[in-house]
Amino acid sequence: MASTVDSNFFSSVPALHSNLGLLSPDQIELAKILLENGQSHLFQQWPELGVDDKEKLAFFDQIARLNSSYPGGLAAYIKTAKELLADSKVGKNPYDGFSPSVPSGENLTFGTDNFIEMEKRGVVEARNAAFVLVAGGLGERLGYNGIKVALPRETTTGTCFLQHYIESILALQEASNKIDSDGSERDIPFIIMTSDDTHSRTLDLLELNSYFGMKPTQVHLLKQEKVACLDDNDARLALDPHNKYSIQTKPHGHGDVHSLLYSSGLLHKWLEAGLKWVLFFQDTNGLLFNAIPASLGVSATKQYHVNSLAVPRKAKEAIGGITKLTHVDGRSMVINVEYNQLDPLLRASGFPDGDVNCETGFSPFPGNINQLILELGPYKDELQKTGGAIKEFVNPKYKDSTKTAFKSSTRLECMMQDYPKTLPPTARVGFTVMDIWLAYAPVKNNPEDAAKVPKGNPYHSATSGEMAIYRANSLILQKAGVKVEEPVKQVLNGQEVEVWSRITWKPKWGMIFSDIKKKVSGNCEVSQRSTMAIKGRNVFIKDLSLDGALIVDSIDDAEVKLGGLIKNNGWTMESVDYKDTSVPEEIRIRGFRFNKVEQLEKKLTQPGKFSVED
Ligand SMILES: O=c1ccn([C@@H]2O[C@H](COP(=O)(O)OP(=O)(O)O[C@H]3OC[C@@H](O)[C@H](O)[C@H]3O)[C@@H](O)[C@H]2O)c(=O)[nH]1
Ligand SMILES: [Mg+2]
Repeated sequence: MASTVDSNFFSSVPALHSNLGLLSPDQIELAKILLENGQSHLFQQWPELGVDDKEKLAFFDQIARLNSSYPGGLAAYIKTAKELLADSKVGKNPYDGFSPSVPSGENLTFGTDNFIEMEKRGVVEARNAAFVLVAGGLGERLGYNGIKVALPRETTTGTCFLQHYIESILALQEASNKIDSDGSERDIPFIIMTSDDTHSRTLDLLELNSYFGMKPTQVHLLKQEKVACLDDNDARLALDPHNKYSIQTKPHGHGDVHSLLYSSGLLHKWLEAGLKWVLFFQDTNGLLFNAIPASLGVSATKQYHVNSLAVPRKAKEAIGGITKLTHVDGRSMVINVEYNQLDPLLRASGFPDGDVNCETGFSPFPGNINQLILELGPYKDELQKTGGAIKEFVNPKYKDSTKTAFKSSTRLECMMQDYPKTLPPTARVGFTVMDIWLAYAPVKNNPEDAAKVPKGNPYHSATSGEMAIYRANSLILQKAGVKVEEPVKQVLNGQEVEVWSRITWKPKWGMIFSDIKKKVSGNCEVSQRSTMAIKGRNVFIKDLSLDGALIVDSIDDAEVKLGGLIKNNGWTMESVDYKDTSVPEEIRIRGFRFNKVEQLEKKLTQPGKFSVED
């Protein structure tokens, strides 16, 4: 029962006052927080005690969740919201006082001695790392109905992104454990941040596939909660238009990963276990693991507390620009400026043309691919201070120029790459730039929008994402000495792409360039119309001439040599229109499918030495 003090406190809100008898002491505390923070409107339509009581309690369940899942609780959320909304109303530039310039970072070119060294160093470090995939986003721009990590990374083998990520981590784990001489086997932890939109489907995908070979104990799912929507500049929480006992909520952004990791207790556990690195990555970059070993090597060599992976960026491309920001007071930081903010920031600070390419044909600002490598110790220390809270922003769509009303409710958001914003100037914050063909090909845009991307800019579609895998693998094999025929140009779903030989391999076949080079020898050639899928570990390519389709699957104890002339009718590519709903969604968004006319397929399930020739 409410005490007299409480009664007095609540008497100004009669609709709530008359319901106090329903509430537990904890719920009364929450009600107080709401009233103290200007939220009495939430109770305006509440009927007297005895009516809708179950719904009223459900309302407080939601309030309790919103309060506990945000660092500092709802009071902090509302306070920050008021401040940010006031700034937004007066048009305050979030970069006020800062001037942008082009930062300098590490440049890595695939195949150079330095690159090969960095890769080897990265493999050594891999067993000291934990991997964190942020996969709570809906992928609204892609519009795919399922979860994005379940999409095939490529359709030659049909391996989905999640499987590829897990197999890559396992391959790194094995290689790294082998190098370390202390004999202990370490399992690399793999964390997936989900949300209500993705959680159960991510868990189902893992369970239906036995975690793709990873130990279930190695995988942790952390679910992010949505945050309360805001109706006006006073940060009044928005009620669901269809349910007066429910607050409208929206995603808070990938920045939640830091507070979730902090509150999970995992960071402490990892430190105790001797881990040193945390690697963050996003849901659909099929090339990412080409870049991981070398960039981890850079982090270790340069002793970076923060290392962001970057690629050359085309002006106006929807990827953030890594920027050096120098404040009038002298302090400076190297930080991502998000793609929608780069152009206005540049225009406001002495770059009248804004976000444009320079003489290289690229933006002078490296493009952030949001793959961050953090050193665990300093990371944990910092989170201890901040509780994992990340600098937030608000992006309300106003009804008119008075900026007093919103078109629809808004909310605070945060981004994981804003983590360095609170770091002291002594922190070693760097970035590593790699080739686009090697490191970045996300699947973010639906076919219609991709076809409208300005010529020369990347499409970031399912079509370009898959073609990028074949191009990267072809280029890597070319650099290893294989004559892979040049690509042809083709228009698929309205996008002109280069179609290279459809070459794929399992991560355990070759994680780093020096390993791949050991698997290839003699005079090898692969024609453009060919398909080659290597699914075994000990598969060696020697004096192979491939003109057709070749699929090889073998157990680890089978050593397989591929050689001689292998020629067959192969797999042809057929165009598919993305509007053709008779074709499964994950295929039609690519604009093509394979017609498997003829192939040489070998499956080796017994130990021994084998030779595959036609
Ligand atoms: O609330 C969220 C939102 C997003 N995410 C995840 O965060 C990742 C990135 O989300 P989006 O694809 O929407 O990100 P964007 O394309 O808008 O920009 C992001 O990637 C490209 C970089 O250059 C940008 O700097 C970065 O913000 C995805 O893996 C998504 O699942 C969450 O886990 N939770
Ligand atoms: Mg987004």
